[in-house]
Amino acid sequence: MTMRLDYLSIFPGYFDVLDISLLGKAVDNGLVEVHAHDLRDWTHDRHRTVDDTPCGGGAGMVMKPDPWGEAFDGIIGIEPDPSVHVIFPTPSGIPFTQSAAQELSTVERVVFCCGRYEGIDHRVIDYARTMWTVHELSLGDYVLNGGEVAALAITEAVVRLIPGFMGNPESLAEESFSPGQERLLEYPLFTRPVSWRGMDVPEVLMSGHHGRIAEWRREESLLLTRDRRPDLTD
Ligand SMILES: CC(C)N1CCN(Cc2ccc(Cn3ccc4ccc(-c5n[nH]c(N)c5C#N)cc43)cc2)CC1
Repeated sequence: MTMRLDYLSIFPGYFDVLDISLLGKAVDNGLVEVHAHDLRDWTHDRHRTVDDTPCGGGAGMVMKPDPWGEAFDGIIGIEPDPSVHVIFPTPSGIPFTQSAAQELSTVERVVFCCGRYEGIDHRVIDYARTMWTVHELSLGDYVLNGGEVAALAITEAVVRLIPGFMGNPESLAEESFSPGQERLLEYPLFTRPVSWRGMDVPEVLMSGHHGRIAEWRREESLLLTRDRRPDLTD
């Protein structure tokens, strides 16, 4: 299966990065197909206007619905299709999680709608919900300037789960936040040299005793999780 990813943004250049690294490899081997679109291509005025003042007053500008609607018509089509998943990154979205990434990794078509300014006219989201499967997602409780960085993060989390993307799928199953995994943070990692700037790799990791190593790693994960993410231990 090839996953088609579309990105609608006034800064489509953000997505040039998808041609490099592992994602670039996924594109090369046909696992994903990436299309970035400039929302301004669906404006008709000289200034290629995409925003206007908020109805009801308030700070900042809101993205006009017209360019989004015309872009949807051109990129996705005018017929409803629930198999198309449209993602609106937004500060008011549902927190994006590994299980959401897992679910999205089985989808054949995802369209990211990257807002800017204070956000997108809500009728755009309401319209999209009548046509496709819509997800309003947030990366976390901090403020970004737009949806592009979130779209890139969600893309990486999703694409790496597509069967055939990662060379060693077993490693995915062991990761934190993977389904079936106890919700623990990763233990500390070490590699050669064994001694570096007066600091040595923990002896147990050099012992070759797999039982003791597993025990040490679990204990380290438990300590780290209790210290940094007590919410995961509920
Ligand atoms: C006027 C007054 C009462 N409002 C009060 C609340 N403010 C919230 C506000 C702040 C900034 C932005 C900028 N922005 C535009 C599109 C967009 C998409 C995603 C994100 C985003 N930020 N953080 C995440 N985890 C995100 C995700 N995913 C941010 C975006 C949009 C919205 C807006 C102003």
